[in-house]
Amino acid sequence: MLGVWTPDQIRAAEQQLFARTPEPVVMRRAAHAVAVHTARVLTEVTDGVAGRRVALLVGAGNNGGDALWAGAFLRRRGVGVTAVLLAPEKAHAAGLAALRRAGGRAVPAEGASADTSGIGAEAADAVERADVVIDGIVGLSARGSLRPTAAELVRRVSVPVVAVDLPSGVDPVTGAVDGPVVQADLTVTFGGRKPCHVLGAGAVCSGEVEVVDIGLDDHLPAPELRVLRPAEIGADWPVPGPSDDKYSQGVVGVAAGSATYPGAAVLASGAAVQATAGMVRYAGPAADVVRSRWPEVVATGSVGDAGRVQAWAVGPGIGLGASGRDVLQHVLESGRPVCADADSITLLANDPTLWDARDPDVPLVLTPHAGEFARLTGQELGPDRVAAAREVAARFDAVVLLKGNTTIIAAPDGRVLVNDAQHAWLATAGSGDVLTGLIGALLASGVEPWLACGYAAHVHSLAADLAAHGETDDPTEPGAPIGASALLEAVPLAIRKIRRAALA
Ligand SMILES: NC(=O)C1=CN([C@@H]2O[C@H](COP(=O)(O)OP(=O)(O)OC[C@H]3O[C@@H](n4cnc5c(N)ncnc54)[C@H](OP(=O)(O)O)[C@@H]3O)[C@@H](O)[C@H]2O)[C@@H](O)CC1
Ligand SMILES: [K+]
Repeated sequence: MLGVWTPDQIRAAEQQLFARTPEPVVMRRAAHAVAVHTARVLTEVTDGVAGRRVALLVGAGNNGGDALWAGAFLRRRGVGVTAVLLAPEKAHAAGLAALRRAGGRAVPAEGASADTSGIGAEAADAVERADVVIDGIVGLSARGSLRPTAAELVRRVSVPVVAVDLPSGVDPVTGAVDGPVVQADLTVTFGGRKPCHVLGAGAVCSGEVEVVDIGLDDHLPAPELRVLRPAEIGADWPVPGPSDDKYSQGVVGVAAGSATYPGAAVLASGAAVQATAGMVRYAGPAADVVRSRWPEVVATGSVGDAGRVQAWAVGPGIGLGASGRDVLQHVLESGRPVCADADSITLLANDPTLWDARDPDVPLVLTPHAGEFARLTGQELGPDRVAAAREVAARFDAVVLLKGNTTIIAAPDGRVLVNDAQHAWLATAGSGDVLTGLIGALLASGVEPWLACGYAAHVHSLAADLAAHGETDDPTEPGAPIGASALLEAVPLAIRKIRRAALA
């Protein structure tokens, strides 16, 4: 798993590091890495390094200092470097001196200009003529959106950007963007990923993220968030072994859909069929439709007749009436792990006595979208989705998978996984039903619930990407919109892909 640490955790670790290694040494290590990666980008863009031009956007703090030191290193490799200083009187003194010693130039951002923007002519010229721009406007101490001069400079950038630590304009803790922002091609960050690299708009604005070792590792606590790597999901995805039979791999029960709306039943059952090789039982009024689409599913009319299962996936399309309530109560009383989605969540919100049906020692997964989250908690979801998911997971003693392009998965003990889809192809009717089936199948296979949600979320978003790109299988090519059936069909492709990654 990749770790993600908050700015406060990074700062605390940094103080411990500075007790052993002086700050300028650490800073030069960080800046040198920025220079090395910028040289790589320069080569990709212009086929060379010497004689190329780099503009540094330099703010008031150490983030700007990193950019200035990086400029000094690049200058030594023959790059023409101009620093545009947003706060000349506060610019990092040692970094600025190093840049000047190396033959770099520094100009104020503001000054006499040809237009009314307030950007000086030299600054405008440096940004417009650069081959690559380094963003050192603001880093870990960023507060609020970019100020007007910084925003105007950023607006003028039309070449690849290397962001120092994080793209300026994103909230370091939530990844939220509320105004102008740097769209980086590459972000070079130090010691570990920060939340803004993996959450929301920040994840998109960060571009590729390169983590540089500056000696913080020994001082870092347990990460605030974690991101699963495809290879580790692939290595742990349940597949049948030589001694397995259909029962030993886990039987999942699906309680979803209605006679009038059988789609949710077909999609959730189908996802369970595609996810693992065990048995799928369907219980509900759409049994005939499910059977005709998925003959391998053992379908019965009610949860009472379903037979033994190792886990339940319940909720999509069961309705908010008495029959839906009875289904949910039966499943919660079964003593088996449950993935409760869609109508189940609203039923729990409407009738809190349903919580009493649950054995507190048996895992429960809740998979709300923002609207269901608001119903469940009585509060609108704010920008800090991680804190919200963590709080609700603790409150209901359940694993909470909060849906979105960035999916947050919080365990009751405070652990949080993040899955960033990096696309929006999943914004289609029925895609949630597919996710429910995947999670149910993994729970039945015995995968730990928090990980089951992380595995399912990853395969779900990967399957959507593969389906949208069809035979090209290339995310840089334009994709085409998909429906949930195409998503379902791509689930085996996604599983094969992560299992291949595990072999590499
Ligand atoms: N952690 C580590 O191990 C290491 C960290 N290192 C580096 O240090 C960086 C953190 O540096 P930092 O703490 O000096 O603050 P930083 O982010 O540069 O901000 C400075 C000032 O900007 C301003 N400002 C605030 N918001 C703003 C906005 N929206 N738009 C415009 N301006 C805004 C505000 O100043 P104000 O103008 O309010 O006085 C604020 O004080 C870190 O990201 C990394 O690059 C490395 O060198 C090596 C090791
Ligand atoms: K930055």
